[in-house]
Amino acid sequence: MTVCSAPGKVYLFGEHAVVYGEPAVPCAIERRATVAVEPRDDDRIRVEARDLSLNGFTVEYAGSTGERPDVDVPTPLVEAAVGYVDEAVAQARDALDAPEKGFDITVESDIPLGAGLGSSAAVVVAGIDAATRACGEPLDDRELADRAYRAEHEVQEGQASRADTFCSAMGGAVRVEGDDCDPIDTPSLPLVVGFDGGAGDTGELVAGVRELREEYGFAADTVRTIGDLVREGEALLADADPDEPASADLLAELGGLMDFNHGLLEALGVSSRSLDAMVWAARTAEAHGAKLTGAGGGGCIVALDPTEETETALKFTPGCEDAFRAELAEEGVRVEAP
Ligand SMILES: Nc1ncnc2c1ncn2[C@@H]1O[C@H](COP(=O)(O)OP(=O)(O)OP(=O)(O)O)[C@@H](O)[C@H]1O
Ligand SMILES: C[C@@](O)(CCO)CC(=O)[O-]
Ligand SMILES: [Mg+2]
Repeated sequence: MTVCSAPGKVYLFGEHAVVYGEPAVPCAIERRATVAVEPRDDDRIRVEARDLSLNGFTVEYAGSTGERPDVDVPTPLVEAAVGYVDEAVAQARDALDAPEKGFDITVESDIPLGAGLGSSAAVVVAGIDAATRACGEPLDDRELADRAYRAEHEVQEGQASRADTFCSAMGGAVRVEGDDCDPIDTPSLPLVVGFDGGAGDTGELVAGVRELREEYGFAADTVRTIGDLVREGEALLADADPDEPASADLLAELGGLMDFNHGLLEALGVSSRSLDAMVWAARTAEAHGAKLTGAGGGGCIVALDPTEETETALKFTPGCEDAFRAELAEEGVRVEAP
C-alpha cells in the first residue's frame, strides 16, 4: 500500500481569468487529501471515498421480494463525483504504459469538496503520485503536475488551468500564466478562510464565465482586468522580503487588490449570497481584504487579517459554517508511506 498526500489551496488572486491565459497566484494550505493505492493483479478499479456523498437521489425496492434496490442516481451526478479519480487512474495507467492496470484506491481528505480549496487537484495529484509509486515508477514533480492538470482538463471539459494542480504538487505560493508555472517566494501572510458549508461545480462555473466572455466584450474586459490586477499583486509580492512577515502597508495593498478581485468575480456571476455575506463580515471586522477563492458558487472566502477579529466575526456570521486560519503549506505532494 503506497500512501501520498497533497495540499489544497486558496487563490490570493486570479481564479477564472487564469483559464484564459491571465496570471494567477494560488497558495497551498495545510489541508490535505490523502490517497492510498494498492496495485491489483486484475484490471479492476476499486475506490473507497467516504467523503464523497450524493444527496437527493431516490431508492426504489420491493420490500420482502429480495429484489435489489434500484438506485436512481442521475448519471451526470455520478460522473461528476467519480470523474477526478477516474481521470487520475487514466493518467497513472498512461504514465505506466499499463492501460489495464487495476488498483484499490482509498481517498481521505480534510479539504471540503467543491468549496474552492482545490480538493479535486489535491486528490488527483496525490492519486497519480501514489499509483505510479506503488508500481515502482515515480514521476518527477513537474510531470506529476502536468498529468494532474491533464486529468482536471479532461473532467472540466477542456476548461482548466494549471494553477490548482501545480500549486498542490509543488506547495508554497506559485504563479501560473498559461503553460508557465513557477514557485514564488512570499512573506508569510495571515490567511483566514470562511466556509459556508456549500459547494460549487467548477466545470459548470467555468462554463458560465466562458459564455459571458464570448457574449460580451465587457465580460472579456473584466477577465483582462483581473489579469492586470494580478500583475499589480505579483509586483507587490516580488518587492517584499520573503523572510519577514508581511508589513501592514503590504497587507493593506494586497487586501485592496483582493477586494477588487472579489468585485470582478462577482460581476462575472461566480459569487453567491453567502460568499458575499462572509466577504462583508470580514471587511466589517477590518480584515485588510477578502474575496471568494476558487471556482465560487458557494464554498470558501479568503481574507487577510493578522488579528483574531475576522475569524471570530465569521464564526458569528449567518451562513458561515466554519472559519479557520490557513497556514501556508510549504510542502506540496509528499509520500506518507512508501
Ligand atoms: N475526498 C474526496 N474523495 C473523492 N473525490 C473527491 C474528494 N475530494 C474531491 N473529490 C473530487 O473533486 C470534486 C470537486 O472538485 P471541484 O473542482 O468541483 O471543487 P474543488 O476542487 O474542491 O474546488 P475548486 O476547484 O473551486 O478549488 C468532487 O466532486 C470529486 O469528484
Ligand atoms: C476557476 C478555476 O480558475 C480555479 C478553480 O479552483 C478553474 C481552473 O483554474 O481550472
Ligand atoms: Mg477543483
